[in-house]
Amino acid sequence: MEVVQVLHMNKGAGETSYAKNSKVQSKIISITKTVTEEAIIELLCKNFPESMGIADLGCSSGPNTLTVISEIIDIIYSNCSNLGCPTPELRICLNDLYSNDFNDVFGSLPAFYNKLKEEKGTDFGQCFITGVPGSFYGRLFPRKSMHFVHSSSSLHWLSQVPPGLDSKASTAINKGRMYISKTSPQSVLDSYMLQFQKDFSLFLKSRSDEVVPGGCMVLSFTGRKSMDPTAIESCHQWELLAQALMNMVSEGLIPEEKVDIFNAPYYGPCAEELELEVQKEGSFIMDRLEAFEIDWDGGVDMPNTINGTLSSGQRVAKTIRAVIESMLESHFGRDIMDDLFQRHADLVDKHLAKTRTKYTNLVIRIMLKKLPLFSDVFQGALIYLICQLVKMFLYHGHQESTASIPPGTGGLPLIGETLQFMASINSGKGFYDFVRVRRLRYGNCFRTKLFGETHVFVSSTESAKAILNNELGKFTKKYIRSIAELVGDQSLLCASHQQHKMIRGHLANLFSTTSISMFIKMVDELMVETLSVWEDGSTVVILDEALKITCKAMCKMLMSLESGHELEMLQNEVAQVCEAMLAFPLRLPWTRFYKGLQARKRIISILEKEISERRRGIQTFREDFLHHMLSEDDKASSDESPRLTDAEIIDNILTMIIAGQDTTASAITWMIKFLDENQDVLEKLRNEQQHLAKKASPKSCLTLEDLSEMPYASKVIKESLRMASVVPWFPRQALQDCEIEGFKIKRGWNINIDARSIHLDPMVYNDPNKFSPQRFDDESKPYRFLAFGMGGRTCLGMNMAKAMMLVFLHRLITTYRWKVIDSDSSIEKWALFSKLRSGCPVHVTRIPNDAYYL
Ligand code: HEM
Repeated sequence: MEVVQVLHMNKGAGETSYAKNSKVQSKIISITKTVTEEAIIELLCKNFPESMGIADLGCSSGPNTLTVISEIIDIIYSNCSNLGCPTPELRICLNDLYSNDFNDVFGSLPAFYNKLKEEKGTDFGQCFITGVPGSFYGRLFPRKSMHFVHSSSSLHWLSQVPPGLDSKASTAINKGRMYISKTSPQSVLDSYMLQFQKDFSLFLKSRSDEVVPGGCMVLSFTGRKSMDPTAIESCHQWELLAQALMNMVSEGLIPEEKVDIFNAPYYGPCAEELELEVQKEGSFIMDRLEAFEIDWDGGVDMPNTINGTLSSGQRVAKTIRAVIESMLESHFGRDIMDDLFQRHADLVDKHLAKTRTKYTNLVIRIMLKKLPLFSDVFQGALIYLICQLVKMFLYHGHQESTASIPPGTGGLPLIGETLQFMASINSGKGFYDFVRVRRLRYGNCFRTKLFGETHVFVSSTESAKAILNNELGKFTKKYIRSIAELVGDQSLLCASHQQHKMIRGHLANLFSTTSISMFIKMVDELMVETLSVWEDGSTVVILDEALKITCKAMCKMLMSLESGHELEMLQNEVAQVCEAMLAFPLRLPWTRFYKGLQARKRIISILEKEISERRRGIQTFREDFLHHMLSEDDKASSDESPRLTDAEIIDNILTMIIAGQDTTASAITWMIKFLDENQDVLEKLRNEQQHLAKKASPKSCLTLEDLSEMPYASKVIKESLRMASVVPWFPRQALQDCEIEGFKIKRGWNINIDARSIHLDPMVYNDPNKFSPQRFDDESKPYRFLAFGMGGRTCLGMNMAKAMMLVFLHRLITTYRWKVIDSDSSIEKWALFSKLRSGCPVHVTRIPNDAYYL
């Protein structure tokens, strides 16, 4: 069977036509619209092309074909209007196999052009629509001519039936089945998998030549959640059809051999396979991978000339028939088609009645971005090397067979899934994407291998409670090696259980109400000073400004460091340490990790010098945390707990700078972005803050009492922290064998509580992606809100962080109005804490007459 010749959707407008039976595919297109919009807006904002190449691969014929391009044109038109720029010239290429009904497509173009003119007027740029027949598993367009490539419901079709399984093969090895099934021999699975790898990499390679650097692809197709290609979710639709054929064989209507040698040119990949192929090919970055279930019942209004309403099974069968009839017909002949699909419909009905479920399939949607030019050469080479390694070991890292340990894969020998982990860190979605993809596949508890160690991720409030409470002392905190080395082994973050108790006792004394009150005054002064130099009408980057303030505040509170040069130096060194936190722990001079270690050394010498000068009485008295840690008569030492050593003091000062400045600055940045996106919340907040500002005397500093009169602002902060999950996971280590979520956890394994998934779980929070501070009107139940952790390791600086955020909000809102000018939500690469890559630039306008304080 030559797929190129026989695969096409049912032509015309008859009852079994694709035009009349493609509601499901239309639904998939509409679900993908938001991502298409996001991709196009980014293209327009970052790289405004005069002439824009757009391709729709596997466009088919019928109403969906022009829906896709009409949506794309709408997005471009409305965004160009918003940006005040002319629409680019559009070169739209509609692609499908040669046998597609292009006549039908072209026939509908005049009406389409007329509608375009009517709706968009004459100022809409030129739009050239062409048909490009051919297989997308090969080159279709000139080099670097495409900016945006779209494909929906097509890429699950392979370029051919895997060799050895097609009708030319000498023996039939997948007898009585037409796709992978539980009872298929391993060679069938291997053949399908290899064909998919070959095809998908060829697809990527071809697009890599055609798509401009920085261009983007949004692709959706059916796939599966499970790593196992024989999982029922991915095979059931083919099995029912094979069963219908076998029923006909048993009645002598078709020869058995005909069924035995028929195999579908189809493969529904899982997320991991896709990710791996993208990494192997190396020209694109997987910016997004999502999956959703789609019901194959096309709805009650599907065409039916026979009479009466159609059963669900009949509607499913019609939807499937419109897609695959051409292939079946070329092999089995036209005569049996009605009978076959009637039997298929009956089997689907029986299946639905038995399982009491819907007939669903998993649709995977990915957004791939072409690397920019520099990376094309450099990163591509690097990724190629890595991928050769991956290729060598692919599928050697097999699933462990013990059923009771958490699902997941050990990945490659030694390095496990470290490469995929690093690739996520290097993408705009941040390392959390690594977790998200696996959670999608394995559920609330999964296992992986990173940096040579087993890691389990859990994401339910029950597990969070059991682990964070740690009543039975089964868990201890443990960071990955790179983090542990950078913060130091005496740091509160890495200390052993006993040592942690002692150090935390010392440090907790420092965070008294008196020091928080002093801290609020100091942050307020810094904030007022910072705002006073912003120019009216200028653009400021919130992350940069927040970092300056939080760093100054932390350094002043910890060690009275105020001088511009020293402070700036320290800030740079701390930034380098933070950047190295997730790097591969290689000590070679050019590596990020090595640079981080060097920066740590320099910070240590600054602190050692400071401690030595204080000890020798060279410096004047300074009321700061360092002073209290050095003094003999602090509360902890009078309680006869041992004093902190210099190494403990140094590691923990560094820990507090890292734990306090980046986190708080990132949280502030997200908060400003969320507020800008939710003007109703901002308005309510503005009322609260202005009310407070009117009460206070101008020029006076904010106090702890003032902050307690900001209930709505406190909820805004909480909601921002929930949505942003600045610290997305909390690492622990199992000290003994135990059980979590019904899975066995072995002693020594790393257990990570996935706070971000809990924060965005619809079972925990209603409409979790909506920014809604009022959801905290009722005290949230324990272990649902984990922004500052819980239990014995709860954030020590929680009140300081909240204070900094409240002061920032109050001063900003009462002094300026702002508009975010880059809505990009990408996350900073290599950052331990979720940080907006754009830094959130805003255009600020001073509120007239300095109404409140300044
Ligand atoms: C919005 C800002 C902040 C967020 C979201 C945040 C979040 C967290 C979280 C989630 C933990 C617990 C991690 C775990 O259990 O594994 C933690 C621990 C910690 N945080 Fe914060 N933090 C913030 C600001 C601060 C500030 C300003 C300080 C100031 C000193 C600070 C100091 C610490 C320390 C010392 C720990 C370790 C506690 C321990 O292990 O006993 N944090 N933070």
